[in-house]
Amino acid sequence: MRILADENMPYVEALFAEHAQITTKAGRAINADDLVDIDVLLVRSVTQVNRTLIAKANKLKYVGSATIGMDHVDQQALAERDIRFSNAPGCNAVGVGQWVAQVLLTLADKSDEVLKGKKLAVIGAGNTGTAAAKCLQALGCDVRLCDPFKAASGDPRDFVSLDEALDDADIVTCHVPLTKDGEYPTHYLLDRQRLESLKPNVWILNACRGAVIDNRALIDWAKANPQARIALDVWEGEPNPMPELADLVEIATPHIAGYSLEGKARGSYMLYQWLAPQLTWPAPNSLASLLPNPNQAPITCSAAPSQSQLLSWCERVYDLDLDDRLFRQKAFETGGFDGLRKNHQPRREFSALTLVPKGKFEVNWLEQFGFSVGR
Ligand SMILES: NC(=O)c1ccc[n+]([C@@H]2O[C@H](COP(=O)([O-])OP(=O)(O)OC[C@H]3O[C@@H](n4cnc5c(N)ncnc54)[C@H](O)[C@@H]3O)[C@@H](O)[C@H]2O)c1
Ligand SMILES: O=C(O)[C@H](O)[C@H](O)COP(=O)(O)O
Repeated sequence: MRILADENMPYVEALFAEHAQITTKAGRAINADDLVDIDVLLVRSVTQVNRTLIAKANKLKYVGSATIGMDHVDQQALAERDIRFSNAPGCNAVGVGQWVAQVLLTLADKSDEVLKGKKLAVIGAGNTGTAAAKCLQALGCDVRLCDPFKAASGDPRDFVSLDEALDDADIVTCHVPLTKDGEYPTHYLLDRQRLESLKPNVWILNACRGAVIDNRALIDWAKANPQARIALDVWEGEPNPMPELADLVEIATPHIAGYSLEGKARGSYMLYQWLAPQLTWPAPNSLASLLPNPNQAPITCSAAPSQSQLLSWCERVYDLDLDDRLFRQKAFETGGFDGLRKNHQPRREFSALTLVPKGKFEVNWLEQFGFSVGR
């Protein structure tokens, strides 16, 4: 049994080495010749899995992507060759939700604003949108969900239309897959016209796929609306984002919103869980056994934290500012964007930090936000 895996997929050795011979390669460089005699291909979002890639794949039976997004995989082409496919739905949703929360706390801190009560439009209420909504509801934001598919499927939550969501939003955060077909395509969902409909001082976040927002239109709109605030993790044309756009963006990161150690480990782990029964491999060890100890000293708190204190706790776990600084230094060098992703700082989820309350105050919201609470 031979596995070819993206070299940026952690824990592949730990999970699969007992059952297969493993070769790894940079995801963008994997080509048709590499797939000769390969039984299982494990990719991340940067490998285009299409007819050209699988043309010489004489033994390929399984393709797994350790990601939520699937826009890089031609599933029809795989099905025609009887090659089974799975992604890792939800694997890095917590990381994305926490990126959104920390971005908003950071923006609010810079301008001394309170997030509580702000109208937050979450576009796409699946795994990552729901994770973001959970964190921001914990902070008292007025969260509105827009997801026509969930609304039609009988999801009991309240939903609004896209126009209603955008109309009076103080903050818009995007969490949809990149799609070009169907009733509600998302390519350029925020186009020139929709951008024009937003409040001039709106905050816009994108942590799904770059082309969900027309980046050229965003540049023009941002110049015309200097009070607006923009934070982007994903960019049209990755790995070559538009430098002009980066200059207009207050927080810029290189497609790492979901890059917590837990999220990456979950992606690989979920692919093992998918393959194991099909290949009669044993159940995997626990996910926790793969992860290093977070080494975060618990924090004792005697009262509910202020917004800025909460941000300082987030920063103990994840240095968002470092990601933004490195992006501005390196993202436009040759290979810079991918290099930032490959060498990304080890980042844990907020649950790595335990809060120990002393005294009587409400702590459930801190748990909902993502921290561990010792009782
Ligand atoms: N930046 C990152 O690191 C990162 C990490 C994970 C996922 N992603 C991206 O985010 C996307 C969303 O991830 P997810 O886990 O939430 O996926 P998901 O499938 O759980 O949820 C996506 C939701 O979007 C909804 N949707 C689709 N079209 C829509 C439209 N036109 N308007 C409103 N809602 C619409 C779907 O009904 C679904 O509920 C992924 O497809 C991936 O592209 C990025
Ligand atoms: O779709 C996803 O899950 C994310 O966009 C994913 O984290 C992207 O990271 P990559 O696979 O490119 O390492």
